[in-house]
Amino acid sequence: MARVVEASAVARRCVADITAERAKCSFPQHEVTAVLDGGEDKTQQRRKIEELFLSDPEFLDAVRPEYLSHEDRYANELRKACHMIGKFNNDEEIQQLVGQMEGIRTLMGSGLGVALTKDGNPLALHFVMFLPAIMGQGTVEQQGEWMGRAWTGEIIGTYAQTELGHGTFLRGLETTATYDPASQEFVLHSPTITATKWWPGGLGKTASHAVVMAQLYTQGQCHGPHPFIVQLRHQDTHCSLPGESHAGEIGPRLGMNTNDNGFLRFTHHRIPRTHLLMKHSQVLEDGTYIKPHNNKLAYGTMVFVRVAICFDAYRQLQRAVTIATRYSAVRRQSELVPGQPEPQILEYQTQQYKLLPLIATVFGIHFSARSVWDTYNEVTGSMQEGNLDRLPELHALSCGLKALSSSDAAGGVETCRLACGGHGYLASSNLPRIYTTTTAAITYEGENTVLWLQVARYLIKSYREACKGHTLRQSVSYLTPQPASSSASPSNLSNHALVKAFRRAVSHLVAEAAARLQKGCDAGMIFEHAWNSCSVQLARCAQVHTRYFTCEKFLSGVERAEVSEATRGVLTRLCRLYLVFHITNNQGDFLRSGALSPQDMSALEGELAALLAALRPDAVPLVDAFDIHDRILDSTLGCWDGNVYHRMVEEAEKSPLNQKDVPDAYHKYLRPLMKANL
Ligand SMILES: CCCCCCCCCCCCCCCCCCCCCC(=O)SCCNC(=O)CCNC(=O)[C@H](O)C(C)(C)COP(=O)(O)OP(=O)(O)OC[C@H]1O[C@@H](n2cnc3c(N)ncnc32)[C@H](O)[C@@H]1OP(=O)(O)O
Ligand SMILES: Cc1cc2nc3c(=O)[nH]c(=O)nc-3n(C[C@H](O)[C@H](O)[C@H](O)COP(=O)(O)OP(=O)(O)OC[C@H]3O[C@@H](n4cnc5c(N)ncnc54)[C@H](O)[C@@H]3O)c2cc1C
Repeated sequence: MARVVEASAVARRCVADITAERAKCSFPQHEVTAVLDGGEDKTQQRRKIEELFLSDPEFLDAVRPEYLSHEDRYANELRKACHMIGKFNNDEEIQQLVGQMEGIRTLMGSGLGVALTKDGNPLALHFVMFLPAIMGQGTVEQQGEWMGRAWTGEIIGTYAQTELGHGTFLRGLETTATYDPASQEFVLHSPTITATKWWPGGLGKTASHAVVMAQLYTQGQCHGPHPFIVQLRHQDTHCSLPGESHAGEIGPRLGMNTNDNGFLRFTHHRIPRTHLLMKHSQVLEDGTYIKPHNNKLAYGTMVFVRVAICFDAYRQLQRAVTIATRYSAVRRQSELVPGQPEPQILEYQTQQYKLLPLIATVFGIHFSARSVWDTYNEVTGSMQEGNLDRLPELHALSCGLKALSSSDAAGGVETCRLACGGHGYLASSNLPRIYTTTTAAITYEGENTVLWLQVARYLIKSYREACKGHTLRQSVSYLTPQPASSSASPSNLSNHALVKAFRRAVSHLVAEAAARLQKGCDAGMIFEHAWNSCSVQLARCAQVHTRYFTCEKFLSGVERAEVSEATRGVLTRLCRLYLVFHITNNQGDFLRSGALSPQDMSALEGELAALLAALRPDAVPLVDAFDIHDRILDSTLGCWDGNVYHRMVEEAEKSPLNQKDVPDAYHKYLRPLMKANL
């Protein structure tokens, strides 16, 4: 890690401030790093991989991407993404470190991979969706045909589902794939302008192939959206296939501008029958349709990606809160006590309130994403054996955690930007780019409100089952109708008691929403209208339920961690802060359900202040324990050595506008104006 510090009084002061923070550390940092990495051996492995990639000059950028044209930015990131694969394919040491096949995907999606390609990796969709779609939706023969070529990069794919007219409502897709038994081909067609595929990452110029979701028609009947493998570009020339399909890029976005998100239209484009991914449903040569065991199996790729997004949200928030916390230790502003030296802004309780809960959130997402990932593997494992029983639970869990982690992370990154004052608005802080990347996850892979409503659907269904006396799945087993009972006594505000209070609050909210829904139906509304009229409340149930889930996973994760008492101490304080922060921020849910009393709330608010003070000395040591390399942070404000101001000035000097004292634009535009009256 670069720890070179320019010797000036200001630099010395900044370094002294951040060094003093490190001296306050109350726990062995390597233990926290290992908890997050999944073991000390994994930490060593990650560092070695980072070293191998970061020491490679090919990954250096000649200039900041913001100064490049749209096309040059794309080319620069594509260059690095391809070099990453080339390096992986040709280096046995790297392959051993990251693992042969899955490794390249993990590498691309890791903190390192995301940092090396700065504003969106043009190959992301290939690894995150195209390959998983073939794995999850293709037969063994289809996997044999496509996977090898896709892993090595001989073909590059994307996942083309969303259209101009429909993203959320998958059943509303307009692209058709009509089976023609005479030629044993499917004919792909975009019947209207709104049927144009729109948004898929890498579709613009990078992908040679796509998994296209289209309405399957055979023997005159529509069977809903199904996945098809479609070649888009010529294998040798990369030219679009003339006449039948037309792809391009959709133009600049808020962020992720080097992902070449694209559009695609089909004009009676023919593909072989065997290009329908047929693991779950098949079309036979004569056009007979064989149904899947569950018609939502075609949505399986999205379930995987929703889980993957939770890990990405975790990493993005980690980066942002590291930047803002280190900066807050170096930045001095105003006076706490008149006449006394300006304090580090981290001394202000309000600043601690911005940052410390976000540090806790990193751990909250970490423990719950691990848990959902385990559930994903268990459920998909039992699905291989034909058992689909837990699919609805997995769907609800992955929707809930994707929505919660992406909104927590995007909101958290924005809080970090604000916590850095004006300087957080500078591109060189890296906070703007982290924000625009993170906020996209609120929309893609299922817009969050829509996902909350899917969770609510599961909750209400489960609650109704519970009312009939049926046993529920583990993640919702607490949803039994409960009589309003007396609140927990102030002496019982242990962590477990607070988690229990969450359970009671959610049960109460769900019971209320279910009753309101029923009332609407009883008053003569059709179910769907009654549902819509309660949907604000329903989304709220889903949010509080998912928060409860993260609290529970955080607490059990800390209790189970194999660490020293000092480390368990700091993690327990963080977990406590997470619980108290979310309860005090949502008091109404707990008060009206009787889960907690106004006196409890007062006690918890007092405790919140004490927790901020107790965690304040460990703020910088905790973000240091995230162990993020300076190159991965890529921030003038967050660098390890704290030498913020010199770095900012150095970066500003590099602006192309500063390469000439008087820019050409002055002579062209400003001078004629300024001299007009002379
Ligand atoms: C160790 C860690 C390792 C980790 C690995 C490492 C990997 C590397 C990591 C990489 C880092 C990442 C970085 C990212 C980079 C950028 C990527 C950008 C990608 C962006 C791609 C996209 O953006 S791509 C398009 C996504 N576009 C949607 O996301 C549409 C949403 N829209 C719907 O998804 C449906 O439209 C919607 C609403 C369900 C209604 O669907 P619908 O109308 O058909 O259904 P209904 O509402 O009628 O019914 C509902 C009934 O369906 C059941 N159900 C519904 N879905 C189900 C399902 N999936 N599975 C099972 N069951 C399901 C449900 O449980 C109900 O069941 P029930 O009836 O029993 O209650
Ligand atoms: C950066 C980025 C990358 C993407 N990459 C891909 C990709 O690789 N492949 C791909 O296929 N797609 C991709 N997408 C598309 C993405 O999946 C969709 O934009 C997303 O699913 C939301 O759908 P929509 O745009 O139709 O939003 P809309 O559904 O039109 O949402 C607009 C508003 O309507 C509300 N709304 C809609 N339906 C309901 C409902 N039933 N109940 C309540 N409220 C509702 C939403 O909450 C939202 O507030 C990408 C999008 C982005 C931004």
